[in-house]
Amino acid sequence: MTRALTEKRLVLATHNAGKAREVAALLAEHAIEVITAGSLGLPVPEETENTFVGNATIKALAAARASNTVSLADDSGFSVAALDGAPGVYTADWAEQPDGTRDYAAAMAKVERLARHSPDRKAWFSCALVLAWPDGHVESFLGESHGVWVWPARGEKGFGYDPMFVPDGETQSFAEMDPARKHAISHRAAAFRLLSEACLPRR
Ligand SMILES: O=P(O)(O)OP(=O)(O)OP(=O)(O)OC[C@H]1O[C@@H](n2cnc3c(O)ncnc32)[C@H](O)[C@@H]1O
Ligand SMILES: [Mg+2]
Repeated sequence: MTRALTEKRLVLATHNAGKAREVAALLAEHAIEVITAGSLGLPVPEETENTFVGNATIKALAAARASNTVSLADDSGFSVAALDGAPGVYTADWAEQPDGTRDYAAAMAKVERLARHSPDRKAWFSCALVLAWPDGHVESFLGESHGVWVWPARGEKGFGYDPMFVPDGETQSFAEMDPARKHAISHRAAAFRLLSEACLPRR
């Protein structure tokens, strides 16, 4: 049976500041407070699964067990049709530099270099949100946002691969639009809507 979320605070099991900002804003609409994984010094678990839900489950369960508090993890990524869905679950890995830092400009340039020869510009973002309780119970949700990849990348807002993605029905990239607009139509918002319908009390 689906388990309702009755707690008013939860641990957000992410080390990505851009995601944390967006998920915290979604939770704030339901008056749920966020404790960050960073502030608890939680370790970064290895993401060994090959699905978004699988990796979000690893992260959420690790945080819930370590903190003894309900935890929410987000595993997400960018997929390009001409690349058979790559980088997909390896989206963060494509940005990883030898020194451990991330270079998203280089990662976006790699996507463009590999995909430019195909007339198919379709692309999408996916977001798995997984809630985990300290007793091991989990609830998972998957949201997607479909559109096209564009080049050159454009816009300064958002994070990650936002500058090279224009959602269907929009003219601006995720990085050009007002954060509130991205917030209304994103893969993360779609997953959160499912979570809130299943686990949060009606407002
Ligand atoms: O695992 P955590 O600590 O949560 O943080 P992470 O950055 O490693 O997150 P993922 O493993 O889920 O990798 C997701 C990748 O997809 C990118 N990404 C996810 N959502 C995005 C969004 O809304 N806009 C742009 N890029 C996004 C993000 O920058 C990462 O490179
Ligand atoms: Mg990660």
